Amino acid sequence: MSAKVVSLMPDSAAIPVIDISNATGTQEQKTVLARKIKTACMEDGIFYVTGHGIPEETIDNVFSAMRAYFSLPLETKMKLYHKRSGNFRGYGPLLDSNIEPSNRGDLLEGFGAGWQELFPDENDEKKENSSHAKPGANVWPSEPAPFRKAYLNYYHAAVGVGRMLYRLFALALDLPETYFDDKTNDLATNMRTLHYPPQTGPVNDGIVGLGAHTDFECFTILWQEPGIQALQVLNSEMRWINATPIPGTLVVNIADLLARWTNDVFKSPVHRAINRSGVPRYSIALFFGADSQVQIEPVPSCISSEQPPKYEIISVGDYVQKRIEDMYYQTVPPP
Ligand SMILES: O=C(O)CCC(=O)C(=O)O
Ligand SMILES: [Fe+2]
Repeated sequence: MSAKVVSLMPDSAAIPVIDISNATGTQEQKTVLARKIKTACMEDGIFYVTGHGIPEETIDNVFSAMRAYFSLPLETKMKLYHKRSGNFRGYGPLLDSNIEPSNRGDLLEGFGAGWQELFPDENDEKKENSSHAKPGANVWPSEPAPFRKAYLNYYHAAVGVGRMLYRLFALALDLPETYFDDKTNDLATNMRTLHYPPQTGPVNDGIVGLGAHTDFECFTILWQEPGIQALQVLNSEMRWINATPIPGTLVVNIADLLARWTNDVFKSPVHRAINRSGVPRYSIALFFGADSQVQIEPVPSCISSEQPPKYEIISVGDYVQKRIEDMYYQTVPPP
């Protein structure tokens, strides 16, 4: 892929910023919004959202909790090593993955968790185990004390944004607004808080923050620390563009399963993260999927005689399982 890349554009002007505060407004407002989203999804598959409604305090709290968590000693964090829990929940250390096979490793550490009720009740165990990817409950560090609460508060708020986006995607695809509702009871699969230490090594040493990849579920909501450039996206002209953080926004990128569901009308952009800012950089990625039994066949507005279906029908569960296995076995084995 890198052979085709022609240059790096200096700014993120090419990535649209979409205000979604009308997502629950009048039919006309929603139609206008859905049109903007459709254009963004068909072009590079990535956009910023403002007006998402997540309180600043919720973001500040998870940001300080994750900074405190990642500054703990490695051996403390490794007690919750995610490959021991077998479901991507828990801690992943630096260079634990290598998402771009031609590289030598990803210089990031992360902490992952799946859906969980904010206020546990007797049904909690069932709900915690409902994620389709790999069963299993979340694990939580005992310090810093507010970590779990801050993490889940943000998680729940971002899931609310994800539900709104699903409705807008439906409208953008000329489907009834609620089309995805009964297919996405289990929509939020995994959230990862991420820490990228500053990279000071030679530029071409095969180590980047997170190598070039596409996300494999339906879409991702990414919060990135303001003021620190790291995320880059390969646009439709095969140019790497900086997705510079814009305060108050979230980044939304389409992922492979929604691209497949739309017969590639929506694009799933290749992206990577490299932190050469000289200071640590933090981000939070929340991956949205669909219920495992849902069959992915192209939505009617995305097929025609000129645009026949490109992919065979597959269930969400089978697709995700395969992608996880491919990714999992590429990575470094547990110690
Ligand atoms: O940290 C970032 O900016 C990107 C994270 C990402 O792409 C991912 O976790 O899939
Ligand atoms: Fe990604």
